[in-house]
Amino acid sequence: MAVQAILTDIEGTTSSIGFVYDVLFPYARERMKDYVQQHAAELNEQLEAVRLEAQEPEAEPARVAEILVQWMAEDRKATVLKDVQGKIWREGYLSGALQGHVYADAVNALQQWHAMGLQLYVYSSGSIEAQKLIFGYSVAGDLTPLFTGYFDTTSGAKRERESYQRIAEAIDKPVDSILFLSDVVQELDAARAAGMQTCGLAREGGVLGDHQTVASFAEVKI
Ligand SMILES: CSCCC(=O)C(=O)COP(=O)(O)O
Ligand SMILES: [Mg+2]
Repeated sequence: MAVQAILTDIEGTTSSIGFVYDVLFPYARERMKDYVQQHAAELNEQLEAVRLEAQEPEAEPARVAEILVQWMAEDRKATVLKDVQGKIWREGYLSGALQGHVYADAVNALQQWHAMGLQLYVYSSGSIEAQKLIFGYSVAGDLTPLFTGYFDTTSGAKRERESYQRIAEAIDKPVDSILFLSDVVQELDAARAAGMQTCGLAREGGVLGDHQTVASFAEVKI
């Protein structure tokens, strides 16, 4: 089936793992305590979600922040953690302290595919707000006009087949006309199990399982 839509991961695929782990995560970690305490009222829903998940119903905002920092150390992909991280990053992008890293080959290919009439979507563990920020305030300028839609863990975990089935339904195109790009073999396996086409990104070389694998977006075959 000809490709009609492309669904891409961010970390390790359009953007470097280093930017996420060495820039974004420390930025959020260093500001978590102050941010949660200063915005406790507007974060009421998120605080409750953390208390519920951590089974600490009485946790004060400072303790909730500690829990979130602990979850960051464990690299948990909890939706509420990603939500709060995105809000902290917003301040950094707006102030100019952060600029989203996107590989030049990814920028070029995304622009070409968009010009060809393909629909482009993002699927990341980062919140939809965080996805719009990394592409909206990117080193290549505002790339958000290229994308038709965004999916995060509210569609399900990235290693589960059902998440890709839900996303295909939302995209409303035949599942086998959607090409999923990722640097994680378990994500590619799950997307393929749902019926999507797959292409692995191995920027340091190598092969991701039995998936077609490339080192840059310039090599992705549509
Ligand atoms: C939206 S940039 C931040 C990415 C992030 O928080 C993360 O956990 C990486 O997730 P991905 O699914 O893009 O590997
Ligand atoms: Mg990734």
